Amino acid sequence: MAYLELKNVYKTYAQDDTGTQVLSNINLSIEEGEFVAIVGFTGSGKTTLVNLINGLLTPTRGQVLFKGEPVLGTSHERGVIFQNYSLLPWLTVGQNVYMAVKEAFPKEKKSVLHDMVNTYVDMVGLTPAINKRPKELSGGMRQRVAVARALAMKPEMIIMDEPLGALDALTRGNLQDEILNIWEKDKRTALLITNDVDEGIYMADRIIPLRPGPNATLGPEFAINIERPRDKTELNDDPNFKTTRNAIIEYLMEIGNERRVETEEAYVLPDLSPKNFVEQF
Ligand SMILES: Nc1ncnc2c1ncn2[C@@H]1O[C@H](COP(=O)(O)OP(=O)(O)OP(=O)(O)O)[C@@H](O)[C@H]1O
Repeated sequence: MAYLELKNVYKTYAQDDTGTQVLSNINLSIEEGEFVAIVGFTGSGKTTLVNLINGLLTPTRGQVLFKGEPVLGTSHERGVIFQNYSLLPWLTVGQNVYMAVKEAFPKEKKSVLHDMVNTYVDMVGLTPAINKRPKELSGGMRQRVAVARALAMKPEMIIMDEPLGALDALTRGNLQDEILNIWEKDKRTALLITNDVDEGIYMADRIIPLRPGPNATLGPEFAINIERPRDKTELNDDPNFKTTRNAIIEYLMEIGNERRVETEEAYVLPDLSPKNFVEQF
């Protein structure tokens, strides 16, 4: 039995019969302990897919199963790190993380919860800012709090919706490593949604492209057969990395071009000119 399974999933945001079908015939199967990355174009339906898996949305057709059971709502077992950090503005960094661990572990002693907060805030390098409120932090720092908050709840499955996009290269690299450490050490299952192919190759066991929408569907998967732990600096010289990267980018460019042709065909501008128009050139 797959750990997470999507079977023939369709999603339409329908106000009426003309609603656009965002996702179409999505089939995905992730085994326990796997790290899977989905790469997709902007607006293709990545967040919709995350929300279906998280239980914030229900499919129009098809099934989302977690450990064999239908997903009927959100659960602490599946922790999401969203693209847009949503911190409570009146709470400090420490209090934001504390709220989350208290909710995830209601029976745990206060001192244990405090230790958890300190560990995860330290992990994202924010100990000096632990008493600051979100308005006193940069965007990147807020995103790091959101990462700490999600990981501190120790979800069995970590779902990441482009969580590191707004960060500088150094912070991004450090957090990629921290997420990988936690995934490996605590034997979690992870799904990363990203538009960065290199990030996907560095982190995942498999990369699956999400074809552009409407009617976005998953493309063929690319297995990443590069031994772990992976070294970013050595990766660029790894022939396996180069071949995999080229194959994925080639595929993405191909489907991107297909989309451009479709778009060009779809919009034909009317042949108009204003009344009494005099050509001057
Ligand atoms: N609640 C909603 N109601 C109607 N349409 C929606 C809703 N949410 C998303 N959409 C539409 O669904 C499509 C996919 O949106 P989604 O946010 O899932 O894409 P995405 O790949 O995450 O985008 P981005 O890369 O910009 O974050 C878009 O065309 C969007 O306008």
